[in-house]
Amino acid sequence: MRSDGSALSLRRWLRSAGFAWAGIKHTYRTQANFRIEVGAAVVASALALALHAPLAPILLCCALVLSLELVNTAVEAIVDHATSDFHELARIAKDAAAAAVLVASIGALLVGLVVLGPPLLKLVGLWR
Ligand SMILES: Nc1ncnc2c1ncn2[C@@H]1O[C@H](COP(=O)(O)OP(=O)(O)OP(=O)(O)O)[C@@H](O)[C@H]1O
Repeated sequence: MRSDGSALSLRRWLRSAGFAWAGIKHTYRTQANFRIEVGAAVVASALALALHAPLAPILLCCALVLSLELVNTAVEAIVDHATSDFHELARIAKDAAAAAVLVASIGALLVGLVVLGPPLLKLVGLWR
C-alpha cells in the first residue's frame, strides 16, 4: 500500500519534471537572453572549478538568474495571451519581470567579480 503510494508520487513528480523540462526547452529555443545566460553560467562554473574558487555562490547566482528568466518568459506569455492591445498594466507586468532578471544579473555579475576576480588577477600576476 505504502509502496504503491510512493510509486504514484514518483510518477507524478516525473510527470511534473517533464512539463518543467518542456518549459526550459521552450525558453532556450525562443529566448536569446536565456541562451546567453546559460553560456555565462557554464563559463563562470568552469572558471570557478579551474581556479579552485568557491563554486556554491556561482551556482546559486546562475540558478537565480536562469530561474528569473524562466519566470520572465512565463509573464511575457501570460500577458501576450491576455491582450494584444497596449495596456499600462501589461507594460508594468513585462517591465517588472524584466527588471527582476536585470537586478539578479547585476547581483550575479558582482558576485562573479568578488569570487573570481582575485584568483584571476593572481593567475595573471596582478595580485599577490
Ligand atoms: N501589451 C503591451 N502593453 C503595453 N506595453 C507592452 C505590451 N507588450 C509589450 N510592451 C512593452 O514592450 C516591452 C517589450 O515587450 P516584449 O514583449 O517585446 O518583451 P521582450 O523583453 O522584448 O521580449 P522578448 O525577450 O521575447 O523579445 C515590454 O517590456 C513593455 O514595456
